[in-house]
This record gives sequence, structure tokens and C-alpha cells, in this order.
Amino acid sequence: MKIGDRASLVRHVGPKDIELFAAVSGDANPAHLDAGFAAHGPFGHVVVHGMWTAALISAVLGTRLPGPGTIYLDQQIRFNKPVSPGDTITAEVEVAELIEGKNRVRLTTTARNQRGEVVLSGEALVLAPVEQVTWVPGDLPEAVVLPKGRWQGFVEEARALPPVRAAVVHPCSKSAILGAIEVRDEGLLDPILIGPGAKIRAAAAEAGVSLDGFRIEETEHSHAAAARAVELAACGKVQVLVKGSLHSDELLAAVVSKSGGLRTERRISHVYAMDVPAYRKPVIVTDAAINIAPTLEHKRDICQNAVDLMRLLGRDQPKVAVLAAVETVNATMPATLDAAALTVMAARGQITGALVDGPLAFDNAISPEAVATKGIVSQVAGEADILLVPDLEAGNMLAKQLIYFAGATAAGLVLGARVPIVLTSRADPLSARIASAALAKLVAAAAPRPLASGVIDFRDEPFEVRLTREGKTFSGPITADPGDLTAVLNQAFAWLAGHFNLSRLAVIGHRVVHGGDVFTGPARITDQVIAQIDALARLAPLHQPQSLALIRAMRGLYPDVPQTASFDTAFHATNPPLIRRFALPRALYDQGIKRYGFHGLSYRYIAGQLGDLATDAKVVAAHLGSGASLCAIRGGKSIDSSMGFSTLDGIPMATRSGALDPGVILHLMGEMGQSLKQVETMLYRESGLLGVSGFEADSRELMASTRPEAAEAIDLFCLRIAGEVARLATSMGGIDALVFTAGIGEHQPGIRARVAARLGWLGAELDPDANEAGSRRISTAASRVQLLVIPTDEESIIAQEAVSEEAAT
Ligand SMILES: Nc1ncnc2c1ncn2[C@@H]1O[C@H](COP(=O)(O)OP(=O)(O)O)[C@@H](O)[C@H]1O
Ligand SMILES: CC(=O)OP(=O)(O)O
Ligand SMILES: [Mg+2]
Repeated sequence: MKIGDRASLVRHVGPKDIELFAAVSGDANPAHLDAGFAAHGPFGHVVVHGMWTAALISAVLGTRLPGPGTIYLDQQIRFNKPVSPGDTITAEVEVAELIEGKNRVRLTTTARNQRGEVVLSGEALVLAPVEQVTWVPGDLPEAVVLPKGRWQGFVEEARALPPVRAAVVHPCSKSAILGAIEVRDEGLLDPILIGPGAKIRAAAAEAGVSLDGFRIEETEHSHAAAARAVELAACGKVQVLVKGSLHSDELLAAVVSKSGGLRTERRISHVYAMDVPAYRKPVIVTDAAINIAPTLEHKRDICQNAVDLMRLLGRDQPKVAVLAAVETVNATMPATLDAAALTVMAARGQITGALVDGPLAFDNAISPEAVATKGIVSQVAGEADILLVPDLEAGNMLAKQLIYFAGATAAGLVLGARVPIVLTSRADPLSARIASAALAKLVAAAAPRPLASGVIDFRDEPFEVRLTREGKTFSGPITADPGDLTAVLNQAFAWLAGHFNLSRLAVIGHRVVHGGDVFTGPARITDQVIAQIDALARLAPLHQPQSLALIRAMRGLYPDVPQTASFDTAFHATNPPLIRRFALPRALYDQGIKRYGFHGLSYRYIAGQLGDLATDAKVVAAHLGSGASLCAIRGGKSIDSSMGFSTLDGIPMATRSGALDPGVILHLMGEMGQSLKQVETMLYRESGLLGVSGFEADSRELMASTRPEAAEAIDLFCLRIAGEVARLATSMGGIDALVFTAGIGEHQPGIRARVAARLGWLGAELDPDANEAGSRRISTAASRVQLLVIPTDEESIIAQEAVSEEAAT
């Protein structure tokens, strides 16, 4: 080696080298990595890390001059010009000084770009090997850049939404507590901790974290925690379930239990949202965790669950590859048969919103090159968004291989129940845990749920619109003339616009009491539908005109928003002809003079809340409000009810008579010369509790009163309810449960007790404490007939019907 000796090397630098250097050094400065950021920087574009160029100098020193064995002691560098991706850099060193006796060498160091411009200059001091070493380097490992973060956009999207309430079930380990804190601090979920408080606090102490700001719902053990979480989710108080330190099976059993209310007609399934570096887009693998050996029907649901998720994330027609070992149907390979069937099912609309194709071998599902080689013609092959695996074992191995061999991360989520369920554990990397919570949040945020409820009561002083939202009540004054419905609604909705974005109103649903024979389900409102509703007004004079006035006013205010009607009568369309018949001349039946039944929205809701009873249990539901009726329900269907042709029949009500000897009407209109109008007003407005007591229609006042007429009104009411229970039991051939609902049914234990007492002969036995407390079950364990209190929710049925009717048309 002598002064003036030189050596160099040449290297091209591309965008991948920048990523690689960032990954190796941890220098993720956006000046190097983010084009958008760098656009506003001094160079207007990303530049290569300075130390990448400097490393080339090190490479020349260590491999060429002085060569292998050189030890770097010192380096002065100046970065003269930026290096851009795409440049070709020549790094050169020249011996400037040999420091005798110490084997030290000083060299000038320079790097130039393809235009000969100096991008780096400086001086190095090295310890040179005593003798020149001849060293044949082995092959360097190949470095590949594996990009990550394909779900990152969704995580950001989820973060931007307001936190969603989540129940963390049994967080009694350090890791479960840390998980709850993590999803909260990441701005994703707002967790409620459910489980034994002492254990939860002990876990927090062990983790060294504070539980400040967390609500804890006490339950005795993990089983109860799962049940409680399911209950909170079923009534909409939480929108996501997160597994804590209990076994997944224990949580999922509660989720799918028939009584829990989270089960849907869909089977639950697991998706892995995978970030696979070697694949160019996000991909879902399903089902690798829940369904062990799914049948064709199960696979349909597994597929639809994953498709729904992809669609919710904005992927319009996701491509589903149904995996097998080959791409041809082979009678001895069952997975290929299922795959072919699923492909046809999608083509026939049994799976919707996706392009489904199979059987496809794995390579054909994800590699366009493999597809070209095989000559497969398919819109899905090579481009899969969803990999539907034949069974759990195949799925589990696929997902784990992607994770361990291909460097993938996998965010798990359980779908198909009313709320999404997060099952991640601390063993999953942070990015996967965050992505799971984020996806759960996006799913939950997209699910329909009540935002608020409002009321305009025309009897109110002062006249106002009241809104209840997340437990808080707001009110806005109404100054419009109460006689001008359009003006009242206009003002109320103008005020509501301050709370909600009403420009996104998709549909307006109405309750219509009488649908006659015309409507057996909800209907989209048109001029013709309005005329049909109007034609039935006479049969429900207290209700139908009001509904029509509302419909007309809302159409005037929102002419472009679809409106739907949900009918009280529709639920009873299943009543058998014998039940519907009056003992009148046959011809009248054909003219529509028959029993219809009402309060069907309430009964439909109640029928959906009976999951803890046997499927074929014989149930009588008593909807006791201002209007009141009873309904025999079996297998989710109406068998018979107390109201018939009009809303007058059955039991006495606040101001309506209930069933009456028709001779009375003949007498009133004949002998007594009363007009139709007089009789109608008397039967609808002056009878029932008001008529019998002579002073009051509200059951609360009557129960509080000491007047004998009040007691008689209540007694008659209860006697007739009990009598109707017995009649309906006869229609069903028995009774297993009696459900109380609506204003009186939910809030008047005294009336429930009187009815129960009259049904003692049937084996009904009230538990007085449970009755006073208004528990769901108010009968003793020994009672032959279960007595239940279930709050009704007619509005939720109207909303559901409106949304599904709007979607259908
Ligand atoms: N919180 C309450 N406590 C006691 N009774 C109630 C309560 N709320 C409603 N009621 C009773 O329920 C009846 C009205 O029932 P509701 O279902 O609210 O009426 P509507 O049929 O008009 O929708 C009234 O007789 C009232 O006395
Ligand atoms: C059908 C009927 O009587 O309805 P309401 O109870 O609302 O008066
Ligand atoms: Mg009502």
C-alpha cells in the first residue's frame, strides 16, 4: 500500500434500499420514506439516508482498500449533495498518509453520483491489517423488503371514530388488564370490565396499572361475566365483546346460547385479517379458529361473514377463493365438491356481494403467474381477497405458516353474532391486537343501533320536543300551532338537525295500526298505500287518522326520503282461518269481516325475546297499555289474539270497552236512538277503565284511589285479562308462560299480582318479591306457568322493518 493508491465500488440505489436501510437502522425519518412529507422539504422529494452512502465507504475500506480485516477508527464526512432514489453512486477511497509503526492509514473518501457530482466527501482513519488478507467472501444473505401495515388505513379510520363501548369479559390476569388499557389508550374502545372486582383489582395491581376511569361490573365468576357481557351487548349497552382471561369456548358458548340474544340466523365464524408481506393486498383467511369441520351450510355463513366484513371496509365485490388441493372437481376430494357448490351458490344469490370461485389450489388463488401457467380462466384466481379454507386444520396451518414462515401478522375477529368479538391474546403482536380492536370497532360502528329516542306529546305544557340520547334528555320548545302538524314537525326536525345529520336520513318508518287483509308485512309508502290505509280508518278511529296525518306531513317535509309503514295486524297473518272467523254468514268473511289482531309490533318484539324458553313453548303475551290486548305465541308466531276486527275487542282498556254483547249496540242504536258517532265515541273514548270508574282512565290513579268504583274498574280489568289468558291457552292447547308488557304490564306490580291470583287454578304462582322488583321472572320455581315481565320495544321493530324494507326496494 502506498500513498495515492485508490479503490472504489459502484452501487445503484432504489426505493427498496431506502426502506431496507430504514428497517436496519431504525431511521424512519419521513424525509426518506414519505413522498408526501418530503414534497414540502428542502429537496421536494425523498432522499437517500446519508449514512447509506457513508456505508459504501465502509464497504470499500473493508473489502478493497485496505481490505478484509480493516478496523474503522475515525471518519469525517460532509454530505455535499442529496442522493436520490435512482442514483448510481461510486464510492472511492485514496490513501493519503501511512502512519508508520502503528499500521494506521489515513484515506480521503469521496462518493459521486452518475453525473460525477460529489455527494459525500471526507477522511477516514483505519487500522489496516498487518499483511494483506486474501478472503473470498461467502454469499451474503438476500435481503428482501417485506412491507407491512396493509390494515393500517383501517386502523386510522377506526381511530377517527368516537370510541365504541366494549365489554372486556373477565379481565383477571395482568395481560387481560393491559389489553383493556391498550385498546382504550389507542383511542379505539371504551371498555367496561366485567368480572369479580377483587380479582380484577388484583390483576391491575400485579400489572402496576391504575383502573381509574374504568367501570367495573361485578360478577361472581367467569361464567357469569360472559353471561352479563352478552346481556349488555343484547340490550345495546356495549357494541363489542373482548375476551379477557377466560377460555374462548366459555365466552362463545354464552354468545351463541339461545337465550342470550346475540345469536343471529348466521353461524359465528372466525376471520384472520392478514398482512402478508409477500402478497400485494390485505387478505382474510377463514375459518381457522372456530368451525372445526364445517358443512356446506356452515361454509356459506363463514363465507358471507368474511364478505360482509370486506364490504364494510370498502371492498365492493371481494374475491373469494375457495381453497382445495386442486382446481378441478374431484369426487374423492370433498373440499372440491363444497367449493364447486359454493361457487354456484354465489352465482345463484345464496352468497351475496362477492365473486366466489373454487376449487382453487393455494397458488392459483394468489399468484397471477400460476394462473397464467395453468391457463385458469377466473375473475378470482390470482387475486383473492378472501381465502376460504376447507376446515379448521387446513386454515390453522395456513394462517400459522403465513405468520411464521412468511412474516405475516394476523388480526383475529369473530363475526356472525350481533356484536363482533375480539379474542386476541398477549401472544399476538401489538400490531395484530390493535388491528383486531380496530376492525371490531369498524364492524360495531357500522351495525344498526338506536341513537336516540324522541317524543312530542301534544298534552305537554310547555309544548316541546324531547330527546333522550345516551341517558341524557334534551328539549326544544315548539312555538308552532299544535293544530298545524306540518309546522310542528318542521320545527321539531329543525331542532333535531342540531343533534343529528338529518341530510343522511335514509328512511322514515311509521306505525300503522290496521293493515286489514292488504298488508301482511311492512310496506313502502306510495299514494296507493296511503289510500289503502285510509280505507281502513273506520276500523281504528283512534289511531289510523293520526298515522295518516303523520305520514302526509313527513312526506311533505321530506319528499325525497323513502317512508315505510309497519302494521300492528301483520304479525297475526299466521292466525289460522278458524281463529279469524266470526260466527256470521260466510259471505261477510270474504268481505274482510274477520278477526285481525293488533299490537303485532309489540308481540313480534316479545317473540324475539323468548330465547330462554323452549322453541315450541306456549306463550301468552299481555300487552297492557292504554290500548291492551293479549296474544298466543308459539314458535315465534301468533296463533290467536284478543283483539279482532277493530281495536275495541278483547279486554277493557283505558277508555275502550273491550268485547261486548253486540245486542248492546243494537239496543243503543235502536231503542235508544243513538247515532253511529255517539256509539263510536262511547265505545272508544268513554268506556273501559274510565267508564267503569267514572272518573279516570290511567291505571296509576285508579290503583292509588280509595274509591270503590276505582277498585271495581281494576278488578274487572284483571278478571277479563285472566279470562282471555285461559281462552288463548285453549287456542294453543296449553300455556307454559305468561308475559306482561307495555306501560301497565311493565310498571304495575299490583295489576300483575291480581291477574296471577286469578290464574292460580292454572298453577300460576307469583313470587311477590320478584314481582315488586320487576324482575324478568316473577313466578316461583314451582309455578307451573312461568310469569315473565319483558319490556316491549315497538319502535325498534318499526326501525328494523323500515331499514329492511328500504334495502329491499
Ligand atoms: N312508569 C309507570 N308506572 C306505572 N304505570 C305506568 C307507567 N308508565 C305507564 N304506566 C301505565 O301504562 C298505561 C299506558 O301504557 P303505554 O304502553 O305507555 O301506553 P300506550 O298504549 O299509549 O302506548 C297507563 O295506564 C299508565 O298508567
Ligand atoms: C292497537 C292499539 O290499541 O294501540 P295502542 O295500544 O297504542 O292504543
Ligand atoms: Mg301502545
